[in-house]
Amino acid sequence: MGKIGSKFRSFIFGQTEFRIVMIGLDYSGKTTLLYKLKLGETLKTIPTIGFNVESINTKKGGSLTVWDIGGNEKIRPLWKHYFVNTQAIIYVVDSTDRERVACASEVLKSEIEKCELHNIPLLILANKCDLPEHMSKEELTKEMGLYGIRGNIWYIIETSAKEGIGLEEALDWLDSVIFARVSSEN
Ligand SMILES: Nc1nc2c(ncn2[C@@H]2O[C@H](COP(=O)(O)OP(=O)(O)OP(=O)(O)O)[C@@H](O)[C@H]2O)c(=O)[nH]1
Ligand SMILES: [Mg+2]
Repeated sequence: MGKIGSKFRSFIFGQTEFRIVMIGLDYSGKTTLLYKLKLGETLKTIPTIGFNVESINTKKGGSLTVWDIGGNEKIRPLWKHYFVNTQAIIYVVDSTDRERVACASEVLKSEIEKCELHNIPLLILANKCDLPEHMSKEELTKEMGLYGIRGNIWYIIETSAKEGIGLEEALDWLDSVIFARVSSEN
């Protein structure tokens, strides 16, 4: 959507800038995803201590301010400070990490409970799907017990931050879900 479309949406819905928080275990690929979305490039990353933040325009005229928060166990207790006024959460999972799939599930569910995130749309990215040993989204859904999540609108997409697979679908989903909520509130 071009400038006119964007202005039209802004006129109709008011807000067109949205806050998104991206969390997930360390090494799942959050920072790689952020910069692939922002720059279209695969950057070499180091573990994030703190956060990175970038503004990303969607095709439909929204502007998503995406906060990528470090996933190391020691800094996970800080995630809760970033959830204020968040319109959606992206939860990134390393779909090749079978050893930590239960941990990824537990961390997600406990964050939803502790921080009362039941109302917030949740996009799960089964990342690293370019690697042959990756779990499919169906397998990950089962292994993580995602059908047990109550309250949140959630959706899962297989992505590769490295190859850029699934990223357009991810932005489209966020755009549609957020605008649908904003328009229903107006
Ligand atoms: N093959 C492949 N490797 C990936 C992909 N996404 C990320 N990686 C690699 O996974 C490693 C971790 O990526 P990061 O983006 O730093 O992970 P992170 O989730 O930001 O980690 P923390 O900042 O510690 O929470 C890096 O070596 C990336 O190059 C992907 O889609 N495919
Ligand atoms: Mg990082």
